[in-house]
Amino acid sequence: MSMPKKVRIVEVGPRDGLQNEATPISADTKIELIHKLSEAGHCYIESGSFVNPKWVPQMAGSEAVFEGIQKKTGVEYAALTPNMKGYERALASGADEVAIFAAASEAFSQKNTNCSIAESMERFAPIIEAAKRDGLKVRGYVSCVVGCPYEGDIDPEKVAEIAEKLIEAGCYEVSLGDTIGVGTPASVKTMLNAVLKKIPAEKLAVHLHDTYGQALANIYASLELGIAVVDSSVAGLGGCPYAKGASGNVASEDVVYMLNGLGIDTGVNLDKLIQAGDFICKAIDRDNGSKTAKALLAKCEG
Ligand SMILES: CC(C)(COP(=O)([O-])OP(=O)([O-])OC[C@H]1O[C@@H](n2cnc3c(N)ncnc32)[C@H](O)[C@@H]1OP(=O)([O-])[O-])[C@@H](O)C(=O)NCCC(=O)NCCSC(=O)C[C@@](C)(O)CC(=O)[O-]
Repeated sequence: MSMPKKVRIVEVGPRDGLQNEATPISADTKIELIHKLSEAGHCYIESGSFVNPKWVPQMAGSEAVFEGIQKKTGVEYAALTPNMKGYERALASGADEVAIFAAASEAFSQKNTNCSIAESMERFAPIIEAAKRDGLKVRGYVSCVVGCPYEGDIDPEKVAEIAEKLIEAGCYEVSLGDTIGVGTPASVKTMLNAVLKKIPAEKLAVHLHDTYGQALANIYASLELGIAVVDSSVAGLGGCPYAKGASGNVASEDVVYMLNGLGIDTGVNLDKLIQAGDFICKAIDRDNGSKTAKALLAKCEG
């Protein structure tokens, strides 16, 4: 399998990156971040989530965020929707596409969505049906594809089974989430090889948290298996509220720097992306989690 020549980056910073921040962030700040990300060339921005606001208070204002976005042609502004209530909110707010999220671990499914894996699939069916009717695409997530904070190691066959169910249900793509970042190139490849027996690489994405510093190596391993969609978060923002200690997603700047070096096209301008990351880190008083951004910002200042 040859490395892809092009990679689509799914920017999850405004959603996955910010959902765990304890201090409320204004809709205006989130909107400005989204505008800067689109100016940097991102063509897919997960801009918020329509979940129970008691569970994730930081995402409570997602209506205001979607309503304030000045949409750029060619950019998909997506929202996470756990159930029909979330879907209706996303539709009313003008989201271009929705994402449903399942887990490969029963314990994580309960903690994250208050239901079993099978029940979560039942909840997704009407969302997919409604989205088809409304002309919205549906992306699927599987969390805990390598390890779970409650159950430990996860069987790759289980991941393949859940991912296949999401594709059969109507998702156009499934993003495989190493929620707690425990994977290494070996375990990620083992997991991907199990999934690839059931789903072609064109329908898969990787969503890798950098908790153990393995994310870039794991992305490289995924590229070697033909995966050409990578989720990442500007400035490495993030963590999952139901996965204690999970650090952010891999930083978008680090991914773009690596892909530029490999001669793989992303359509993203690294300098503008770094400015977007610097903006949000200053706005929420947070350390920048991208090594590339830190190095290049220091070079500019020096
Ligand atoms: C799934 C539920 C909703 C079940 O939550 P529940 O409490 O079991 O829901 P319920 O159906 O029993 O309803 C309880 C109340 O919540 C309301 N409610 C119910 N749904 C909604 C909604 N959509 N929007 C607004 N309100 C809602 C509902 O109307 C009701 O209100 P009340 O009658 O008490 O006034 C909840 O567990 C939930 O919101 N979970 C989401 C948690 C979350 O957002 N986690 C982070 C995202 S996943 C992630 O980060 C991983 C990922 C994707 O990035 C990949 C990776 O890294 O692995």
